[in-house]
Amino acid sequence: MASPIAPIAAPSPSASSGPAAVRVRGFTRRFGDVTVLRDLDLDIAPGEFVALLGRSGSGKTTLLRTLAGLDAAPAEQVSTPGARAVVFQEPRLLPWKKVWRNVTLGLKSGRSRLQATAALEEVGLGHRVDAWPATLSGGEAQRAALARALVREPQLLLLDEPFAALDALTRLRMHQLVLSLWRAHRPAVLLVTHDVDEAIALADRILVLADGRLAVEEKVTLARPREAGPEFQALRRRLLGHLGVEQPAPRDTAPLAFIPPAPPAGGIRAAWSRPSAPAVNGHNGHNGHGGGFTNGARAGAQLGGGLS
Ligand SMILES: Nc1ncnc2c1ncn2[C@@H]1O[C@H](COP(=O)(O)OP(=O)(O)OP(=O)(O)O)[C@@H](O)[C@H]1O
Repeated sequence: MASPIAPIAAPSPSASSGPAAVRVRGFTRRFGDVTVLRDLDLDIAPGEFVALLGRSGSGKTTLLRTLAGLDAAPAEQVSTPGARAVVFQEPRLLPWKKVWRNVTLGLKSGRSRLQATAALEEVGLGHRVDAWPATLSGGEAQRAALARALVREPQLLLLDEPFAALDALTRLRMHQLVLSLWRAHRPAVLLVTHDVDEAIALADRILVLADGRLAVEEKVTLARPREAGPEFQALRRRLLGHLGVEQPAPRDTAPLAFIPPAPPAGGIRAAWSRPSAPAVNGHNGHNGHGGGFTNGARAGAQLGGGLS
C-alpha cells in the first residue's frame, strides 16, 4: 500500500528571513458544495522555487489561480506581490499579433519593442521577434510565453504545467532555461506539475496538495544540476508514495525502461520503471525508449496529465 499522507502542521516559511513573497492563511475555496481548498496555509519566500504536486482535481490550479489574482480572495488571507506573471500549459499567444507584440501585450511602456526583444533574446528567440505565433514550434511558443512573463519583471512567477505538452528533449531544455532565468531574475516561483522528477529537478521545496491542504512538504537539498542518484530516487519514491503510487524498493541500478501509459488510477501514472521491478498500474515494464537521465532530467513519473 502507498504510505498514507501525513498532514504537516503548516508549511514552514523557507530559508529567507525577509517577509514572504506569498503568504496564505486559513484560505478555503469552495465550488458549490465541494470544498477544494480547506483552511490552507502557505508561505513562499522571495526567490524561492516551490513545486506543487497533487492528484488530478486536488486543487493545484485553483490555488495557482488564486495566487495569480485570477480568482478573488480576501486580502487578509492571501497576500502576494503586485508584480506577478503566469505561464500556462498552452502558450496562449494571440495569432494575429507578432511575437514581440504578444510579449508586450498590456504593457504601457513606449520601449516595448526593445523590452520584448531583450526578453526574447533571453529565452533564445531573438531571431523570432517579428514572427507570427503560428510559425513557432511548441517549445518556441512556450519560450515566447516565458518572455511575456519576464518583461513583467515578476516577483512571483506562477507556472501551471508549462512543460506538459512538450516533448521530452524540449522539456529538458525548458528546465534548463527556467532555472537560468530564475537564477538571473530571482522571482519566487510556484510550479504546478504532474511530473515528480520535474519537481525534484527544479524546486527548492516540494509540496503535495491533498484533501484541500498542503499535506506534505519536502525540502530538496540536492545540488543543481540534479543527478538521478540514490538521493534523487529516494525522494522520488517518497513523493510517489505520498501521491498513492506504490514504489518497489530499489534492487539494482539497471537503466530505466519505458512502461506504456495505462488508464490512470486516481489520476496517477508513473511512466518509467526498472525492467525487473513490478510495474505500477498493473503493467509489466518492457524496454522501449530506455536510457537513463541526468542533470535534473525527467524519469517521467507523471500524475494525472499523462504522458506528453
Ligand atoms: N470554476 C469552477 N467551477 C466549479 N468547479 C471547479 C472550478 N474550477 C475547478 N473546479 C473543481 O475544483 C477541483 C479542483 O480543480 P483544479 O483544476 O484546481 O485541480 P487540479 O489539481 O489542478 O487538477 P489537474 O491536475 O487535473 O489539473 C476539481 O474538482 C474541479 O472540477
